[in-house]
Parts: sequence; C-alpha cells; structure tokens
Amino acid sequence: MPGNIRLIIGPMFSQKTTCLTGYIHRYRSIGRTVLVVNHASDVRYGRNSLCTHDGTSVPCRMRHDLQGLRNEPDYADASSIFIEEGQFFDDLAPFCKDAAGLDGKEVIVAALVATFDRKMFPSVAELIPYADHIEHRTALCCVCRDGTPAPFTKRTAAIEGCLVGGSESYAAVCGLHHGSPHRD
Ligand SMILES: Nc1ncnc2c1ncn2[C@@H]1O[C@H](COP(=O)(O)OP(=O)(O)O)[C@@H](O)[C@H]1O
Ligand SMILES: Cc1cn([C@H]2C[C@H](O)[C@@H](COP(=O)(O)O)O2)c(=O)[nH]c1=O
Repeated sequence: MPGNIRLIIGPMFSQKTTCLTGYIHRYRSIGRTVLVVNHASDVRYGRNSLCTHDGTSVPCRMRHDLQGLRNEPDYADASSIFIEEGQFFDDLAPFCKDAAGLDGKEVIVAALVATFDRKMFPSVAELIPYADHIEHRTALCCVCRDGTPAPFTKRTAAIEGCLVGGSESYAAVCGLHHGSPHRD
C-alpha cells in the first residue's frame, strides 16, 4: 500500500503537538505500530519525550537527523512515523518522500509554519509540495484575549537566531499585534 504525508503547520501554541499526540493515542488504540521522533535540540521537557504546552507527554526518540532512522529495526516495524518539530530537521523532505514513497509509511509531521519574523523554514518549504494533506492551524491572540485567531508567533525575548523555548520567549498573536505589516 502506498504511504502518505500529512503536515500539521501553524504558529506556536496552535495545538500542533496536541493533534500529533491525539493521532498517536488513536493509532495505538487500534494496534498500529508507531514510531515517534522529536528533534534532539528540543530539550524543554527532558530528553526522551515530546510534550504539549499544557502538559501531555509522549515518549519518543530524539534525533538530529531522520534519514538514519530508515536502517533501524523500530522504523521497519512501524506503519506510522510521527515527527515533532519538523522545521528543525534538515533532511525532513527527503526522509518523508522516501518513507512514504519507497517504504509505504504514513508520515505525520508537526512543524512551525514560519519563524517569529515571518520567514519560511527551508525544510518545511521543501516538504509542502509533497504533502498529501496540510492542516494549517491557528492559536488565539494573547493580546486581544477575545478569541481572535493568532496565525503568527511573536518573539518576546530579545535574542537573535534559533531559540528553543516556550511562553517565556514566544507568544501567539494576530497580525495587528505581531507588529509587522503584510510587507517587508
Ligand atoms: N495563545 C494561545 N492560544 C491557544 N492556546 C494556547 C495559547 N497559549 C497557550 N496555549 C495552550 O497551548 C496548548 C497547545 O499546545 P501545543 O499542542 O503544544 O501547541 P503547539 O505544538 O502548536 O505549540 C493549548 O491547548 C493551550 O492550552
Ligand atoms: C517561532 C520560532 C520558534 N522557535 C522554536 C521555539 C520552540 O522551541 C519551537 C517551536 O515549538 P512548538 O512545538 O511549535 O511550540 O521552535 C525557533 O527556534 N524560532 C522561531 O522563529
């Protein structure tokens, strides 16, 4: 049976990980063998788990790369592969294409839609044309606080570059409260 690629994208706090853990629990309940992978840089919640912002955690493998997984026994055994923090894996697109196209796996990826300054993550941009299904989620604007959708992540900490973190460093906001207009 051919595999497929499902991509869940959105800003931080948009329930990407909640969706991923929901799928994992449902699949396990019907006896599907799953392999769950998070990026090794995501040490926010310990070294062998992924965790939602409201505290649901799932044990997982932590890795810097994905392609190396294809030689491992737990990959061979799994029919569904779950990837958390997809934006951090440089080999995200080649892995998903091989896993789905060559190995017949169902691949479910949670990834940020954009950086805090509205730039694409290259590995996510590379994957989008190959995704069979894309779910684009939003959070709720934490400035409006009235249910206004928040499609963007704002960095609230004054640090440059890639920064692993949570609500101490980032917030989900609407376009108005992101502070940058829809142009460069
Ligand atoms: N601004 C916000 N909008 C919506 N949910 C928020 C917000 N800030 C914190 N949360 C919490 O974050 C949870 C989502 O966490 P999670 O699934 O880990 O999101 P993501 O993986 O997209 O960062 C929500 O269920 C809610 O409890
Ligand atoms: C917006 C943005 C985020 N990050 C980091 C911060 C977190 O460690 C992850 C996103 O986690 P989540 O599961 O989506 O909550 O990415 C970053 O490095 N750069 C950014 O621009």
